[in-house]
Amino acid sequence: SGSGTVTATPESQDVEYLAPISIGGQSIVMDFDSGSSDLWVFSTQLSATAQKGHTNFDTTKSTTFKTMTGAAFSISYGDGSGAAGTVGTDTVNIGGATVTGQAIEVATAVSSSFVSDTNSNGLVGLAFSKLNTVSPTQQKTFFDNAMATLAQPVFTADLRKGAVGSYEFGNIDSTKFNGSLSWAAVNTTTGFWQFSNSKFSVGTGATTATDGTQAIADTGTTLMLASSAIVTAYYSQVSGAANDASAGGITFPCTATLPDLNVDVGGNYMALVRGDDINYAPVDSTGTTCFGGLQATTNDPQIWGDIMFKSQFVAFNGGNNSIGMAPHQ
Ligand SMILES: O=C(CCCl)NNC1=[NH+]CCN1
Repeated sequence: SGSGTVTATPESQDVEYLAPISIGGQSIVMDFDSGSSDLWVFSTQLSATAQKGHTNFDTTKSTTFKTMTGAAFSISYGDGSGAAGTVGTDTVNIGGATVTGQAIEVATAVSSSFVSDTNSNGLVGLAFSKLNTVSPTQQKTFFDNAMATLAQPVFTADLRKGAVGSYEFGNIDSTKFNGSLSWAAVNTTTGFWQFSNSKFSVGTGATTATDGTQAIADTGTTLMLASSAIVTAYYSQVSGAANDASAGGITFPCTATLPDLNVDVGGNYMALVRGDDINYAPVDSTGTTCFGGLQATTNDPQIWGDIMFKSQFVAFNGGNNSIGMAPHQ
């Protein structure tokens, strides 16, 4: 109801951005993921090993939790991680925006990368409900459930490099971005916040057309995974850049000057991704070689993750299925 704002805190190296939610009165820090559509949480039903170091939702301690008899979930993500378990409903409050009867996916199994990431205790899926994995009856996302009672059917991501930002539901805070938002149509057929990317330019260079690729805005992915056309053109302007098998992608000398990348969003807005944000992190403690925040993917759509969000304030409009962007304030 109304609106809600929560602080988005980056994990080390900005691997993901975490924010607190309340489930049945239990406060739990979660990873907000605009690239998936399940709200699942670490629970006391996991093995003791899996629970170690995490905040584990305890359904027996919530007076409002209701089991969804016969329901189950099983999800796997683009990076190969995954979770599975049972389902119930409970009241979820995110910064004041509240949904009663929200499907809560109670993990009974999680992959190792989730176990070892003790800062995160589950995911809040914010893509379209058609991607939700609950069976036999697919469930709605928090945003889908909240929309009707939010002041506006929107949520925004204000993610910052190495600093706290925010997720906001029901309101667009115009003090957080420069100028006005540029809006692009979202292609909802895939269930992602997906839009067209028709051209790009590197630094002050010429604009190059892409062959009609698309991209998704995915807060749950750390890097910006773009087409090889974009990635090749970009790193051709970075001296010492090369594919580095031992690092698992393109690296460059940490002293390299990184140009800005301009990518078209929806055909009428060139989103600037700052070169500084494309310097993701050193590959080792010597600080000599740095790993690129822009990496290639053969996936279509492209997966534009947190590296893009660090340069662009993003608004997701579920009322008219559009995505708005502007440079951060
Ligand atoms: O799974 C994806 C990619 C969708 Cl194409 N993003 N969301 C996410 N959550 C955890 C790891 N990655």
